[in-house]
Amino acid sequence: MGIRQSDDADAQAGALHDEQAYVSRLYHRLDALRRHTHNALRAAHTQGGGGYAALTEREVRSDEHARRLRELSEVEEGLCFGRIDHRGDRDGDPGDTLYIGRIGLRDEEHATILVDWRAPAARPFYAATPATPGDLVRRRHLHTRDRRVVGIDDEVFDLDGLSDGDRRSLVGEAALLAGLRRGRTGRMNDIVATIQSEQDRVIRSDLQGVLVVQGGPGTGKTVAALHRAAYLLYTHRETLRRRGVLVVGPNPTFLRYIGRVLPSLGESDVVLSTVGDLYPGVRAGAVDTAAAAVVKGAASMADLVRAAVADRQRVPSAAGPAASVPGRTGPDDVAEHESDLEIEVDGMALRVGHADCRALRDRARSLGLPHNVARKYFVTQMLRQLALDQADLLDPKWDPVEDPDEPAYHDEAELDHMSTGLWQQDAVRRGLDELWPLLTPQRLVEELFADDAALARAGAAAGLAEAEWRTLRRPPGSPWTVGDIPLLDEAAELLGEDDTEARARRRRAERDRADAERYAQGVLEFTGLFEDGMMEAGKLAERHHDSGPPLSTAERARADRSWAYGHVIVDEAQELSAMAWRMVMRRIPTRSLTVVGDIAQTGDPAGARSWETMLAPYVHGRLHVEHLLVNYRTPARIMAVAADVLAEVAPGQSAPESVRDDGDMPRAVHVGGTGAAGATLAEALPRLVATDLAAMGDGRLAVIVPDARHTEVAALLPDAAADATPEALESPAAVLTATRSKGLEFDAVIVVEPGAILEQSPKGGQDLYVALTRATRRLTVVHEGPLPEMLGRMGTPSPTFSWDR
Ligand SMILES: Nc1ncnc2c1ncn2[C@@H]1O[C@H](COP(=O)(O)OP(=O)(O)OP(=O)(O)O)[C@@H](O)[C@H]1O
Repeated sequence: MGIRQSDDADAQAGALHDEQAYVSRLYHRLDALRRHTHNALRAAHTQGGGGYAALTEREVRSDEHARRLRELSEVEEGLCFGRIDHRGDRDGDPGDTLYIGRIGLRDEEHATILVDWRAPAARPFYAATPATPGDLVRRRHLHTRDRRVVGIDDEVFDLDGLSDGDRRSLVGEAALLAGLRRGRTGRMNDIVATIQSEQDRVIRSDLQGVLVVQGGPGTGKTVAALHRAAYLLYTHRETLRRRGVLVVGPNPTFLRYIGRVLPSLGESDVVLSTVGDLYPGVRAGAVDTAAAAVVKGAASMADLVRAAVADRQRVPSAAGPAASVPGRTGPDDVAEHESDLEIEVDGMALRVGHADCRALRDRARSLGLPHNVARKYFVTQMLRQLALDQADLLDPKWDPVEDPDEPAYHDEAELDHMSTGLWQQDAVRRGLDELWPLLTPQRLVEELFADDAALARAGAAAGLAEAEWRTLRRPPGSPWTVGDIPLLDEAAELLGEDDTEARARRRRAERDRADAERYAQGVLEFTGLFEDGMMEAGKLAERHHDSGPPLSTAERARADRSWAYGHVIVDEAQELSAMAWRMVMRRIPTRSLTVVGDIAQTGDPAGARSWETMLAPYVHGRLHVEHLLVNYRTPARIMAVAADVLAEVAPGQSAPESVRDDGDMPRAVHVGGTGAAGATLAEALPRLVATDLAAMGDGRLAVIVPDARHTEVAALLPDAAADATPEALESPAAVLTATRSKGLEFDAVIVVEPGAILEQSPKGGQDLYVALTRATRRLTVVHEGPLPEMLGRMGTPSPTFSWDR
């Protein structure tokens, strides 16, 4: 990089002084804008009278003032963090100087005094490199604490383009490295001040299409993806404010870890969710076995769910409904046991012939409607058949023996009336429910998994071997797992809702709403707010239409299973199964998607082995892949250890290059019987944790353990957070499994028994790679058993082992 340091102390002090003056002016302006907005908000609240139009206008204005006030108060820390100097022209006129900050500001004369980091004018601040500086002569990073400028870093691209004074005042230590050396707080911070050019490319990529960001651990994939969300919301405000942005992460702890980044960038219209939380109303609290996870994640589960739904559309059989007959292989196989439907009503045996039942079922299926919607047709037609039978019994209009060809005649209105009456009869409802029940996704999946015969039929239809469908078997009432959620979502699509009444209600509500929206549009045009794009007529109308408090886009989206988002970002995307992708893709019909992950870190047995294969069903080869190659988290000496593991477990993949090489040398500590540390794990671990915590000061530490030893190790460290709960991030030390540490980072990491992590699953090598790459400063590996060969670089500790290092 073109970082230059001048030794002219006076010139540097002068530069600092000048920048302080500019930054003070910015804060002064910020204060004035806050006061102004605050007063405007108060005025809007206190104004009274004026009828509906005035009320509406007032609400629009106060909404906008409140949003602006929130934005202005979020940006206090680090308001301005950079400056770029453009090259002057040939006539000797100086080039433009722009200051870059968290928001854009104008002075009283409307001249720009601060450029929003997402605006096109700020782009050179991130994109310029020594090789491609564009027309920049210098990029300057400003370090501020509270409102004071405490440091300046310069990168000079064209020394000749600077004035003499500027040349003398060049100062700096790389802003990036300073940022990276800060102790961890348990929460991810934004990186607006130090976005690197390869990350900038990711952040500012087009909204449309599928962007895959592939990069090793610590390459800033997550942080770049979050800045991309903020950039997209800024650049495509209209579309995305209405539809919202969804960020999918691997677990609640991770979501809490990243949760502050977007609010700190002033964005709140974003839904953060795990795959397990994407289905409203169901919480996944249990974990599948590895075998069940593989089966549930495979795309063939879509066929299984489809077959399970078809299996609930039955025809009567002698031994009860067809599906309860043992030994049957498919839902249509009824020939040997076929029977008529017979229901006793008021002492009369009403009957529908087997062939009629079958014809009606097939016709209902052929409508191509979801199960619960087609059920309405099936039930109506079956009731009519029963009503016909009942009418014949009550009032025979012809003699079937004398005139077998004479059609019966019954009055339509009378038949309707009888059908309605029959539907009130429990026996009729039960009989028809057995043939074509109203199903919720939860009921369908729960009853399927509790029924060997049903599983065998659906499994066979989906091409599953017995050993595979048997992994799904479980008692009714079992808690839901994350792997169940995409199956419920799939079932919800196939079952649909019989929403005739709800639709009629909605149609009425929509008519009223359209009236309100037309009116609101008029108000917006009248007030000029429409042209400013400050408020949509739809949102405004809704506010007056609904009785409750207005819901934000994010709140509405989160509660609605069928919500279509404007953009979706999937982080740690390598962990999503084929079924989870089906669920995510339903939420983004436009396929405007950012997929972030690292194939080399795939730990889920149902996760991805290649982006192309995993995404092929949805994007037909139209993937745009960006690679991030620099590791900002892990020092080179720790990364070298991890790279050895990667070379063993994923020989085709290469580890990213670390941007720095500082911190302590990683070490292995052998405990137990022959261990050089002369202590058992129970004695050694608390001491190692205490030593690391003392060395870290304020930082965070994680002990990463094999899954099977989590409880035992947590018991050895009573002061550490014992579980990977979101709250664990607040604790100085936490005990985690490798899976739960995914995406997180800590100043110090102690990996317990790497050999057992390696062996705990077919993806154990990837788990170990993840565990080793969580540290920003210190890595210790503690082992009772032999140190795995692939960690040979860490060597055997010397006999003079020291605890205090
Ligand atoms: N340009 C940058 N400036 C400052 N810090 C950065 C920059 N890029 C990344 N970082 C920091 O590097 C660390 C790793 O970033 P991040 O967690 O986004 O990486 P990742 O690629 O998602 O890693 P993993 O795959 O291991 O989860 C974070 O602390 C992040 O803030």
